Amino acid sequence: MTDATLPVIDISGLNSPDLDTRKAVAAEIGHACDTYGFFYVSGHGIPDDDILATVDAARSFFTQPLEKRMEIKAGATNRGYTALKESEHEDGKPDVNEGFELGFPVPPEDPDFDGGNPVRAPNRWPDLEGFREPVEKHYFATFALGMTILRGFALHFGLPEDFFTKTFKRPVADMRLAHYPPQTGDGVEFGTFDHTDHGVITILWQDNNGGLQVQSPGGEWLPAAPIPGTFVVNIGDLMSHWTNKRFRSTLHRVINRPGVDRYSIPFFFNPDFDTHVDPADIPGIPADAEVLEPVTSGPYLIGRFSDYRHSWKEEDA
Ligand SMILES: O=C(O)CCC(=O)C(=O)O
Ligand SMILES: [Fe+2]
Repeated sequence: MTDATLPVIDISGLNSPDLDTRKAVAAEIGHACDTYGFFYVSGHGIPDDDILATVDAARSFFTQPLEKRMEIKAGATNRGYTALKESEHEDGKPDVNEGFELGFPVPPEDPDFDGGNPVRAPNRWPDLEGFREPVEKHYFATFALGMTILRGFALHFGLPEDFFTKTFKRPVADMRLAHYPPQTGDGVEFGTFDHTDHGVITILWQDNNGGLQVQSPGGEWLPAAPIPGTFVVNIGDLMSHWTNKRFRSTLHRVINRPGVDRYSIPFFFNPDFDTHVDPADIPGIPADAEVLEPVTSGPYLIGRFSDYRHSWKEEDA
């Protein structure tokens, strides 16, 4: 696998009224997920100008003084500002990036939030003119793109087209504006250390600076170079589980480059909190394969966040 071979899939056909056209795109997506766990999408219909307006909003947020950013510091919810080196991985290395995160809108009187559910909380917006509108617009545009891709997954497995999307009524779907400052240390600085994503899919917009690397099946780190007009989509652990490991959840990382401020916008697309994720529901498992146990989406994700995020470990956060 090289970045040249990570497929670029034009997904516009998934919106065709013709079932065969939709199935043809679904087959390409299925092949990419079986083989790489990563693919680029083109033909998504999200205008460049809207994306650039979101990146401008991100830049205006991150260039504020730290104390302004900290006014909306995220606690034990993925809402608001996450500071540099907030995440730490197994070998103790921090991630050198900062972020602003928002989720599917939840009103303050939502019973889940009242009940203390940490992944269902109201968004926290900065007091910054011109910020919310483009960011929220990008959130819903990317959300719609995710739903389209999930229809493709369902078609690939011969399931009703709404098999996955029907579990996205009050989803745990978080978008992050990420800022990677220029590398400062002598050695390699990880913007995001080697990891797999936790959820169903991640849809990533990245700027032109590069830095994202994907591990090949042979263990080599290969660049997933920016391609104008595309998003990078990758399979997370929950989707890999749901498909009884037929879809690959692939290791990836970001290496900060000297002298460069990098911006990216990952969208972590996960279903409703109580979604029953049962591999036995998805046809096509070979008769001799062991079928994995079902899991419940929300508790599974919370377990994964708590593994490495400092703020999720602070009792009073
Ligand atoms: O910023 C990127 O390019 C990727 C970030 C990433 O992999 C993540 O946040 O899970
Ligand atoms: Fe990731």
